[in-house]
Amino acid sequence: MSSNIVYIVVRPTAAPPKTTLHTLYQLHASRTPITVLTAYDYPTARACSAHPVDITLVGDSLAQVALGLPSTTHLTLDALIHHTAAVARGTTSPFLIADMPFGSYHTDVPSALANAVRIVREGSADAVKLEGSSPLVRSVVRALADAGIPPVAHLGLLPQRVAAMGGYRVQGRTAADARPIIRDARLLQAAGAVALVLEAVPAALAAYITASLRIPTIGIGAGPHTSGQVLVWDDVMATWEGHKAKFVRRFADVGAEVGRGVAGYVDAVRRREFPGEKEGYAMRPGEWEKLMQMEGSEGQSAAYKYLRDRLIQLRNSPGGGSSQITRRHIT
Ligand SMILES: Nc1nc(=O)c2c([nH]1)NC[C@@H]1CN(c3ccc(C(=O)N[C@@H](CCC(=O)O)C(=O)O)cc3)CN21
Ligand SMILES: CC(C)C(=O)C(=O)O
Repeated sequence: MSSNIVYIVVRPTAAPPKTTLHTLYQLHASRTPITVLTAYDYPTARACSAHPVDITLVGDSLAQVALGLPSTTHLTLDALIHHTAAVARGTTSPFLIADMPFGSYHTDVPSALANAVRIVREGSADAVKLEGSSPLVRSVVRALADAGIPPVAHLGLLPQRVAAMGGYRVQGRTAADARPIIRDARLLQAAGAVALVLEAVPAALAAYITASLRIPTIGIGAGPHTSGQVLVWDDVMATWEGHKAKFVRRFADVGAEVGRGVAGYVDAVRRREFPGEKEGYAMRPGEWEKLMQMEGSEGQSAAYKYLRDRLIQLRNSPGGGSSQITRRHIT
């Protein structure tokens, strides 16, 4: 008698645990690059969770890449919350950060705090991100930290200030331009920022700031020496057909694949090749004949004429071979 009993231990494939600020600080401490990708809706959030990124960011690039608005300054708080809630429903493990839209933290601290509370309560974000380092922004950062809403800061190229900056321009290329960025980074950390996004700054400056801070830095166009990297979903997937910044790398060509899908569908419908037999429903056996009897000679002859015409048409069309109307239906 054989005693070769093989035990197979089936472990449920455990979902990765929820990424918290603590997890992010552990990654930072071990110098493991923090991966950040933007998402704007349920399916992109699911994709970010399936091969989990560390952080999913509902960036205000939402305005341009998902809503067709001319710049991030056109995004409303309601739209940001609407999309953040959809992203949250598709998010499992990633830490979820949402951008505070232009105007939602620019008037006074109490209204900024109230707006951030809405993003957390209605949008289910874990943290909020805000651009710049004016005294007001630093006061908002302090108030958010006090309220227990982790504030993520953002320096360098500030898209919400595109008009004031005279376009999307690399920042901190001269010593004189770099110093205020370094100073602001320290002030934001002191105010309670939990992380800092550095956008479109020289790699050396980003490396220096990263080394000067305790909190992790997340770079976009800031070289390889930041604590992590972020890119916009539509840039990574090549679904954004607008301007491609120098820092963008396309990791997939989803745009071309989507084009193939639409063209293939339209073509198949026009050729009557779609739907095929397997993509539809047949009547139960004998029911067609019964129906024709019930319909009587008048209905039958009208139906006969219609179906005969269709059959001829289908025979003459390229996709006619998979038609669901057969000679059975007209005899
Ligand atoms: N698709 C997309 N990707 C983004 O990264 C992005 C958005 N949209 N919308 C919101 C902001 C705007 N961002 C931008 C937009 C343009 C440049 C840009 O054109 N940069 C120039 C710099 C040229 C220079 O000063 O030398 C470049 O060519 O890289 C950079 C960041 C980043 N965000
Ligand atoms: C580019 C990232 C950092 C961003 O702020 C956005 O997506 O709006």
